Amino acid sequence: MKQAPMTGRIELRQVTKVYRRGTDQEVRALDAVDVKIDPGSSVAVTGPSGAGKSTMLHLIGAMDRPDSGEVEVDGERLELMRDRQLDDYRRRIGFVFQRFHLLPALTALDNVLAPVITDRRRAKAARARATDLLRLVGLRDRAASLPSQLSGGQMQRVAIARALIGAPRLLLADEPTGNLDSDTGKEILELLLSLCESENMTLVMVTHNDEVAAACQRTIVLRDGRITSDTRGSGG
Ligand SMILES: Nc1ncnc2c1ncn2[C@@H]1O[C@H](COP(=O)(O)OP(=O)(O)OP(=O)(O)O)[C@@H](O)[C@H]1O
Repeated sequence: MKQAPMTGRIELRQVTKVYRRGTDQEVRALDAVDVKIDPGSSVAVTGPSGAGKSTMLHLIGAMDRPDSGEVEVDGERLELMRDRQLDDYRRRIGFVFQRFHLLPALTALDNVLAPVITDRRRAKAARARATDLLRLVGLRDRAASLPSQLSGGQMQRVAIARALIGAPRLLLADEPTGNLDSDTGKEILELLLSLCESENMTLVMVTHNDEVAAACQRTIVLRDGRITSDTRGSGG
C-alpha cells in the first residue's frame, strides 16, 4: 500500500514517558502531555535542563516509545506501528542535532547522500538532488570538502541538507544552534525557518536560547515533564 504523503501535523495525547534509574527511582520525563502542532508551523520547545524537551522530540521522531498516551503524526499512531513501519516513518522525517553527526571520512556531498540507499539507476538523480540541497543551504562550492575542512556553521548546513534529502514534511531539531557562536547560530536559525517555509515543513526545535525561540511562531515551555506555557509569538 502506498503511504499517504506527510504534511507534518502532530498530536500528542496524554503522553507519559517514565525512565527508571536503578530499581526504585523513576523520572517522569513527560507527564500526561497534550499538544497539537499545525502542519507547516515552527515550534520552539524550551525549558530548564531535564524538563523533558529531548524526550518529546524523541517520541515525535519515533526514536523512543511512550509508556502511555498517543503520538499521532498525520493521522498515524506511532506507538501502534511495527518496526518496519517505524523505519519507514523515520526515513520520512528530518533530524538536525547540536553536534552535526557528520561522517568524517565522507565529503559534504556524500554526507548529504548517506541516508539514501539507492541503486545505480537512481544514483544520478540522488546526486543531483544532494547537489541542489547543498546549493540551497549555501554550500554550492563545498561539495567535495570533508567535515574537517568546514566551519561549525558550514557543518550544520551540510547536516541540514542531509536532513532534507528525503524531502521530509517534518524537521526535528535538537539544539541546532547550541554549538555555534551567536552570529552563526542566527544564520542557521534563519536558514531553518526559511526552509521550513519554502519546503512546506513543520519545524519542531528544542532550544535553550530565548532569541531562537522568539523567532518561531510558537513557544512551548516544559518543566518537570509538563507544559507550563504555550504562546504564539510574532516569529515566522
Ligand atoms: N535514557 C534515560 N535514562 C534515564 N533517565 C533519562 C533518560 N533520558 C532522559 N532521562 C531523564 O529524563 C528527564 C528528561 O530528560 P530530557 O533529556 O528529555 O530533558 P531536556 O529538557 O532535553 O534536558 P537538557 O536541556 O538538559 O537536554 C531528565 O531527568 C533525564 O535525566
